Amino acid sequence: MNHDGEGVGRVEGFTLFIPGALPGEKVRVKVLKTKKQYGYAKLLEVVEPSADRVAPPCAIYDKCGGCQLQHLSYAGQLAWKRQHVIDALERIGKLPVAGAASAAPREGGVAAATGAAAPAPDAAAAPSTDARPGGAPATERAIVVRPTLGMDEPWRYRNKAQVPVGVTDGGLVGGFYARGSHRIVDMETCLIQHESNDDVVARVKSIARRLGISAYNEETGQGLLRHVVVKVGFRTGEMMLVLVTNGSKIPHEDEWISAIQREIPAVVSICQNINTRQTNVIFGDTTRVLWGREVIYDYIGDVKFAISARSFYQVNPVQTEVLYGKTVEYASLTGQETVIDAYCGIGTISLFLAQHAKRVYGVEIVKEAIEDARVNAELNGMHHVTFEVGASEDVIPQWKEQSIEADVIVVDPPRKGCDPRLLETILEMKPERVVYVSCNPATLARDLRILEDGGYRTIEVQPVDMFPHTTHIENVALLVRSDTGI
Ligand SMILES: C[S@@+](CC[C@H](N)C(=O)[O-])C[C@H]1O[C@@H](n2cnc3c(N)ncnc32)[C@H](O)[C@@H]1O
Repeated sequence: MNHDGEGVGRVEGFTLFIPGALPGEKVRVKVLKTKKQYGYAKLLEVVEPSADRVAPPCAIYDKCGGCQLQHLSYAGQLAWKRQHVIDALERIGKLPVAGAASAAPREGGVAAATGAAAPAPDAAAAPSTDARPGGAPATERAIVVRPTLGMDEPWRYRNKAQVPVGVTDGGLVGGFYARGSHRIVDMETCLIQHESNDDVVARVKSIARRLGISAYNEETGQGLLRHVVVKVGFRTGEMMLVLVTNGSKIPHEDEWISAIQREIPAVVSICQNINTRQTNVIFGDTTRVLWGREVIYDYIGDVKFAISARSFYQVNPVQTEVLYGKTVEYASLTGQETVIDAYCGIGTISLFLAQHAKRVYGVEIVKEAIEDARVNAELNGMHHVTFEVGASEDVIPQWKEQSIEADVIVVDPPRKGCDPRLLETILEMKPERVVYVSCNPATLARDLRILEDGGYRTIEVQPVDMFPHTTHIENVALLVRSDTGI
């Protein structure tokens, strides 16, 4: 499978990409398009299925673009994600990865840690160039890639729904864009969405139909309701509803509010976001509270967060706790350390780390995110955390000039990875540990190579499944300065 989750098959040596086909399967396909070296094909029939093939539980899986891996067992997904990381480390980073046995979980791994089925053995996956018979590590320096930490219950994990609204012959619909198009298909339920979000979306659509609210038409730019956005705090149960509208006036506004209050008591905040631009960007610049609070609250671990209509918050809170827990474990804090959190967003990792550190500095490029981070620090009474707006590659060198010394630097960059100037600064600041949180194995592998060449050693990489049934892969990697002797 390639990184998009498409099966990669061969016909007499010619490569075909086949969405829906799994490794090890024999399939009958229709070739749709060919290039010189490869082509694309449509799956017609699975002649010999993989042992990992399962029936996708979602009725609209083949139409909706949201999930890509529902036809692969969950254990198979976790194994594929881990192998993908190993491949990136080896091929892009040219980094040695420990063989099967040495990469086995030290503390019980996926099965013990999450209750999910253990991933397929490495032997079943693409061979690692460093694997040795018997599973011995290739070299002493080989990186341990741990089994992907999956979910006990890998469904209904999303705390946020963003549902586009449109119009068909049958009236107002809200659901998802049909694969590869901008046609909105009505949807009753989404199996990776929290049930309460599904419920609120369904009720909002029905209230809108009852009140005769018009749906936005992307082509003409006419119609009012564009998106229904719903957020739920998994721990608090509090819900926020945001109506994204093409214009400021909502007809029957009072009736809307009383219907929602009556039908969905968990909603403590109803907001309107106004977006009159003809764009597929969901939100406009203006948000106002129609009723209730400006924020809902939720917890990750013991840290409390205020979530506003526009603030970024991780969408899978259960796995976020796992990811951040691993980040704290790798940071190995005793309470005496100074930690820098680069690309800190609303300060979630910073505040998590701050529970165990003497001082934390967070830096993030989006001003509003830093405002949220400061509110959240205050909310948790954490006065030893400093947040600054700016590019990590500009701000951290300034901190260095101010003689701020970090024992640990945590980075959590966007998909494109760390800016080279930041990596240079890390090498100059020489923290004992670097903890790299990544949503892109390719740029992770590239950056680990740079840090290794500059005097760091990657000890371990832990894939965490933040988005079951999709091809997204999150990792946290631990690097230590080579001269520490760890
Ligand atoms: C993957 S998110 C991580 C957010 C946060 N650590 C979390 O766990 O929620 C990456 C963040 O980096 C920010 N960002 C992008 N480029 C940046 C830069 N050059 N310097 C600082 N922050 C940046 C983005 O706005 C985004 O909030």
